Amino acid sequence: MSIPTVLEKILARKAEEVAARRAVVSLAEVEREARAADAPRSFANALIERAKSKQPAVIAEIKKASPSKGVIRENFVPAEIAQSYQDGGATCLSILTDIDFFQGADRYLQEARSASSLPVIRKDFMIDPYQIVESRALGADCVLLIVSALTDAQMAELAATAKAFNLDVLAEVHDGDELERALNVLDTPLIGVNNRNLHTFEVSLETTLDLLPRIPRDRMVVTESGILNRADVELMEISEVYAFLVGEAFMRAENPGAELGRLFFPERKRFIGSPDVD
Ligand SMILES: O=P(O)(O)OC[C@@H](O)[C@@H](O)c1c[nH]c2ccccc12
Repeated sequence: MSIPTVLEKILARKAEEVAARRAVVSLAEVEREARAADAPRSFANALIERAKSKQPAVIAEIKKASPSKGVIRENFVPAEIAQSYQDGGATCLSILTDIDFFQGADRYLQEARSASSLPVIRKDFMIDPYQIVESRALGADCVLLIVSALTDAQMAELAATAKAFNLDVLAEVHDGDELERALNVLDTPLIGVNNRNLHTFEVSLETTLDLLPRIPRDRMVVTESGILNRADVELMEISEVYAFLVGEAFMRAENPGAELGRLFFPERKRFIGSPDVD
């Protein structure tokens, strides 16, 4: 047997985690909570509307740590970061909830969403419809489906559950085969191209540029990971990619929202109402 990749380790642990959660709170109970949750905010539409005006549509990520980088941010207060992102011009928020590999938590999502009016995506490794329903119960407006982690049948089942609970879907791909599968199986308008290979953690922005010609015009490309400076942003904008998912570059800055402004809206000199979070 070959050595498991990082993604394979995460998925094996995730199956255990979901089984343990289901033993504590039944699917029927989570479904009741999901139906009672705060109404969903439109994640996909917010991005599409912003990008139509050729303005960067930024999904700003709240991430304490990652398997490749260790702890990224010590001063980690999700509610403050969420407000800072909103002031800095973010369109949506992404919150890592995976515990064991990203030091995330469900409550970080709840805290961030309560502190802002932006739509949020739950960033986790979805393998079971239970997690989709649970995401809505937590207040999420969108879920991530990582194509390399799923079979076509799993993708279809998770997407159907998302639709039943009014959640948007961001389909994440890393190569041409995954893109084909996503386009065939999922009708979501949001196609995320992860510039990071989740098996090896190598990052290359060429991943987005290479796949771009193969993505139909009626889908919206979200370039994910490894966007660190103005040159990276400009490279995407000249290629007519207007939607971005960015974590580390903001998380390492003292004031994450101000950094968002510097990276994506350099023509604005200052952000009114963006207090320091530190
Ligand atoms: O911190 P970065 O390089 O800006 O990347 C953000 C985001 O794209 C990354 O966290 C991510 C993309 N897809 C994922 C899937 C699972 C966990 C994390 C991710």
